[in-house]
Amino acid sequence: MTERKIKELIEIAIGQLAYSYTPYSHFRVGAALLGKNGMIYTGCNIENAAYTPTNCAERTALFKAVSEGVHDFEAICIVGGPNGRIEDFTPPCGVCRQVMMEFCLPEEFQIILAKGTEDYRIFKLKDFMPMGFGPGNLEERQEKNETAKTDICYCN
Ligand SMILES: O=c1ccn([C@H]2C[C@H](O)[C@@H](CO)O2)c(=O)[nH]1
Ligand SMILES: [Zn+2]
Repeated sequence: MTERKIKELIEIAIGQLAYSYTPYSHFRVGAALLGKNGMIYTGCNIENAAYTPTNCAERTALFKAVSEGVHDFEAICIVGGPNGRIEDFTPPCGVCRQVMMEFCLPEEFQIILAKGTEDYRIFKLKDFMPMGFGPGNLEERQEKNETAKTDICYCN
């Protein structure tokens, strides 16, 4: 990805902080998800008085895209901080990592954590989900191709 595209994603994710609905935690998060189709899907976190229905910024963006028929993604940029002041990197929570596993290739999908357009780190989904469980784990193994689906097997 070009540096220009990375900076664009960061700016769009920062723009989402204004829409973040966080009357309970006051921790605002914004996301910008880049589809392989070139489209950018935005997301913010949306909290709820019952707490558990809260949706993270990352899943908001992913679900918006999937609801439009888009299943192939290149990267996501995430920014966040208390009252929208970005003081640190905001890594995706475990639930969002698992949702990413459903649609994104762990070795390819890029997760950009940013504090600003000049301060960011790029990871792969694999970095956040070693030994992750995904759709491939549900596939029956081919009779002639009994390849392990995981890198390391601790079971024997
Ligand atoms: O990566 C993250 C981490 C947290 N949150 C939200 C959930 C909740 O609204 C608030 C505090 O956890 O931040 C996200 O949206 N994304
Ligand atoms: Zn999350």
